[in-house]
Amino acid sequence: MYPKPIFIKHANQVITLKGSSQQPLAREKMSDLHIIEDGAVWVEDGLIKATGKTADLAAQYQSRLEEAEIIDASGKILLPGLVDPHTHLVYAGSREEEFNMRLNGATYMDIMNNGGGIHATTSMTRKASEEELVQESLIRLDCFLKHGVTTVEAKSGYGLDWDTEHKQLLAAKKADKLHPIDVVPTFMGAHAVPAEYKENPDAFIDLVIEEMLPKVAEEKLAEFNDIFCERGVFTPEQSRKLLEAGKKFGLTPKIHADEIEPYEGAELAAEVGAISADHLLRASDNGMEMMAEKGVIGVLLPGTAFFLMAEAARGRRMIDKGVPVALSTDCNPGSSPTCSMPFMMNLACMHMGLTPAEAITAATINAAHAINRAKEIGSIEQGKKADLLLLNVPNYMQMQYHYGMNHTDTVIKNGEIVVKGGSLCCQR
Ligand SMILES: N=CN[C@@H](CCC(=O)O)C(=O)O
Ligand SMILES: [Zn+2]
Repeated sequence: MYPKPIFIKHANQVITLKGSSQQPLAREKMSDLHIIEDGAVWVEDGLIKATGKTADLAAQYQSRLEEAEIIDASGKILLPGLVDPHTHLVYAGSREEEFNMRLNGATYMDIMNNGGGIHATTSMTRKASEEELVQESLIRLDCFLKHGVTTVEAKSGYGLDWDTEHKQLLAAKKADKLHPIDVVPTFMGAHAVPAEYKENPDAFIDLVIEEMLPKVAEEKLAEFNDIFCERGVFTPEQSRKLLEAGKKFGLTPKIHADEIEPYEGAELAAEVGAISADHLLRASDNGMEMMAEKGVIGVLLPGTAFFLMAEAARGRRMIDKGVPVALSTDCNPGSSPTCSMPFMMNLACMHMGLTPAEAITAATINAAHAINRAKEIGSIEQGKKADLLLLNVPNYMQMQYHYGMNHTDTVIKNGEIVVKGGSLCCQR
């Protein structure tokens, strides 16, 4: 049962991004937002039924205006609900002491190689119950929703053994059911080499391939298969083996690539036909060109570089070379403990050279493509899910200009108002 229809009228700008559901936007197409000034949207049965100028839609629906909830969006802008295509949503505990260590000179990899980092979260996540993981995830999802995000991808990877990976994927599934945000699951059994396999990472890759992938597929627990391809974690050869094996189980490859050091991860993403390569702080020009040729989406995580105090990925160069770029928080307890997609968009403009228009494309339709959801979400078009974000700014440039702020006024998810006046108003 859906609530009554919603008529949003007089938005200063409706940022539609229409016509981009077939393939991700690249190069100058990333700047084409297809804006309707003084725009309106009619929402019904969870879907966008019509978009256009306020005067035209008001005339079209004149006989039904009384039955609708009317939102006067004067002075505001309407965007597709934001999409976060790379999160580590489901985990236990937090790691603020590592933040302090890094501020005192330790590096992310030093901490991980000394049993902290991903290993620390793995040990806390192994001890947590499924229900505890669900509850922690729901709190994070509330935070995402308040920042205008209506769909998130969520990876496992803090188990590194089957029981815990399974528990994480089940928790993601439950969180998806209990929360208005849609949660799209990714299996990331190869997120780090567990202490038990420190001397023999190849044997761990074999274990993931032979024992975990078949169960993930059989229980339909994930759509994507991801790996941390990084010097000191998994090699490109091990990554290729795992991603190719996942394809045989119907899992689409994703890859954490070239985050800390150049390691030909971008090249590998193109070779295995990954839907996205993520991070890419140290991706080579050749890797970018190969990604552009194969249409691999570059999922950039500006918060990670910011929080690790590293040089940002070369987003401007990627776009100029034809890589379709998306943005994400990378929400995780170690390298990016945030749920703010708007801040990621600010950082992408300031540290990666994206324009405000490109940042919007990257956080909506291209992000939807990166999780294979562009036919349903990511733009404001007739027939798509009514996932909408009303922002308290008069034009889209001000979203980036007033940086570090949450401009969310109203969020509509599946045709239902879930955030009003910046506060959650949904049941869960
Ligand atoms: N780099 C690998 N994985 C995560 C960080 C995980 C963690 O530190 O807990 C990332 O994408 O940044
Ligand atoms: Zn990640």
